[in-house]
Amino acid sequence: MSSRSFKITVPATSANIGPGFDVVGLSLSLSLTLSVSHSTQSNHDSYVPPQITYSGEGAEEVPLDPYKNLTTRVALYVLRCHGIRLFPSDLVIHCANEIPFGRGLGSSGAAVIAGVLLGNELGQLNLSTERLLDFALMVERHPDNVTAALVGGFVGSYLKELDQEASEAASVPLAEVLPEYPPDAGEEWGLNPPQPPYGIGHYVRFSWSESIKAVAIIPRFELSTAKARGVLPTSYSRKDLVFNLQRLAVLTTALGQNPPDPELIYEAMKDRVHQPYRKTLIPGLPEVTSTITPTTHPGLLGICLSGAGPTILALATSNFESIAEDARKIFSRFGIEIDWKVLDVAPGSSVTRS
Ligand SMILES: Nc1ncnc2c1ncn2[C@@H]1O[C@H](COP(=O)(O)OP(=O)(O)OP(=O)(O)O)[C@@H](O)[C@H]1O
Ligand SMILES: N[C@@H](CCO)C(=O)O
Repeated sequence: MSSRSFKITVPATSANIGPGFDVVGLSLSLSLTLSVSHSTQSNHDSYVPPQITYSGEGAEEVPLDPYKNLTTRVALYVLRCHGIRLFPSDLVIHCANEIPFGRGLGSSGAAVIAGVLLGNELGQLNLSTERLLDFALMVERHPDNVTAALVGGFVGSYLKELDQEASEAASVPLAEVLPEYPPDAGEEWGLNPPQPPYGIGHYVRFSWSESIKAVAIIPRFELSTAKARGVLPTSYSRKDLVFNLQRLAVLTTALGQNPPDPELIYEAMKDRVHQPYRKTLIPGLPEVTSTITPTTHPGLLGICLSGAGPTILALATSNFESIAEDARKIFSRFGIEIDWKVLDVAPGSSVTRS
């Protein structure tokens, strides 16, 4: 029996980097890897349903049913949008995951990008990077994590304003984009999934100084992005918006300069749009970000919440251990245990065929 196999690798990401809420993302050197094989024969009488196995982060909680698992549901959505209703026969997927769930390191963004790439590869669809991003943005509606996970590096993105028809298509409830259950035997399944409008997301990659590493200080509890978005206000003062815009404009260039300037970057990584509201969900957050500074910890450039949290991201050129261990001491006063890792900026997603 003939078969195909390939491997998909998607990096972790940190979104926001302080003032860039829903705008900037950084790919990091932890990854989600899918090792995939399937039969190339399409004899429906001997159809063997998909089998998923998992190892690493999230292995105990992730659903292995392909109609419930986020990655395979996204893949099936991409396939159905191209007239392919079933996974290929004998599909076997092993996921090896280094990205902790619900910690602000882009685990869901990575799962969505892995799903889009899986659908593209299984259907041999040859979708462009821009089109892959359209599909990802139908599922994860803020572009910062998914764009950085797909293309890699330090990336800024925006969503295009869509005309009325396109914005209706893009605002279809996720349950319709990604139904959870397979059709009953013999039943046709929703023949018209909502197609993503073209060109939803646009991005640019900024320079990144190679001397900068990311210290991820990871509290041992999960915080779902939905909950962390739920505490944010729906409107902001002009003063707070200008505060963030001024800093973001400086930050996107400052992190590419050599040598990076800690005085410029520390202030440019402050935020008034999401962090002040999320401190209620992350005890110790303001204490860590205000106590660890370039003066107390030479080598530190800036410190912020990673994505929706609870991970703290410290950008630094040296002194990584003392930054992380001092953050540990502060968090422990609030009864929170942490793990920490020193990460590099990673390349974007890749697909390797064997
Ligand atoms: N590899 C994966 N496979 C399947 N589902 C996953 C995978 N990774 C994450 N998920 C799903 O995404 C959820 C976490 O998403 P959530 O958006 O809350 O956090 P996050 O993406 O880790 O953080 P952030 O968006 O702040 O960076 C998990 O609880 C799980 O349901
Ligand atoms: N920009 C998003 C990233 C989390 O996925 C947020 O902070 O809610």
